[in-house]
Amino acid sequence: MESFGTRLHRAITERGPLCVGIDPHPGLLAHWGLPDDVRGLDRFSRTVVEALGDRVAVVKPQSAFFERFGSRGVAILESTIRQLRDAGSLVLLDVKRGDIGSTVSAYAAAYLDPSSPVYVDAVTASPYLGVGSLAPMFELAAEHGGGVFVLALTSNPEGAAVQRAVTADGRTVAQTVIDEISQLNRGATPLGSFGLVVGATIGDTGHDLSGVGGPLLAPGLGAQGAGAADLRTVFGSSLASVLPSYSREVLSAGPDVAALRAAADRVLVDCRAVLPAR
Ligand SMILES: O=C(O)c1cc(=O)[nH]c(=O)n1[C@@H]1O[C@H](COP(=O)(O)O)[C@@H](O)[C@H]1O
Repeated sequence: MESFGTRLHRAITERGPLCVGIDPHPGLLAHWGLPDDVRGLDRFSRTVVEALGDRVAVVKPQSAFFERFGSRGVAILESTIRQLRDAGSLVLLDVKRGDIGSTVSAYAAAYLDPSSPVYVDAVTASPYLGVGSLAPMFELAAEHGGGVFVLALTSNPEGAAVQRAVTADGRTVAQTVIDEISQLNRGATPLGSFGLVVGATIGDTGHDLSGVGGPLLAPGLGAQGAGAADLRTVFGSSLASVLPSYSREVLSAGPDVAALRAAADRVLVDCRAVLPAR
């Protein structure tokens, strides 16, 4: 069975280095002329799949925007995941899960076991109960060809106080996360299955990402103020591993399918101008 890293590497080679989020904010539903209800949610998600599912390497549904409609919203998330898989994009579910290990096992079963209705290619995870507590996710991902993207240096200004705090051995909290994920990817070619989330908004923080060996998801582009050129400052010599991620910047071009495609094409061109050819 192919690893997530191998599948992601191929998707990026074939479709380009781009992740687009499905974040159906109430404001975006209104902007698209849709009601703020499950019908609007369904139409919004179907339109994004139609526009981008067959051309973008990774699509990242943000679970919160589906969960806010309860079980009917989750049913639409399940259906969106199936549609994306049929269209050929990899699905990264943004759920930022994290808990004690025995509970993380259940989260792993929910998202990374192929028999689950919300099975996806990869999930986002939070390491603040200790990177080791996420081990059941790493294990199930490795078993079934899945991936896990762990938060390291997030795009929001509040993250720095926790993530850049210095630990007893002199490394920042974020650097310890980076180093532990790097270990998991050791020897994986062409790309490891365990990624990190590093916001494009954070500037040059001096963290060493050179040994990660896995993908570096870069949110914060567009609506949060960062541009493709900022990737150079944030990632330096690790640019080749970056997967830029946009949500509102692309989604606000909808509901017209051609306009959504044009917006995705535009940000991909911007990113390709900065990232090394892959
Ligand atoms: O894990 C993420 O994707 C993520 C991490 C992070 O540090 N910052 C961040 O904005 N995100 C997510 O990325 C998306 C950003 O959306 P836009 O600001 O509209 O592009 C949201 O779904 C966020 O939850």
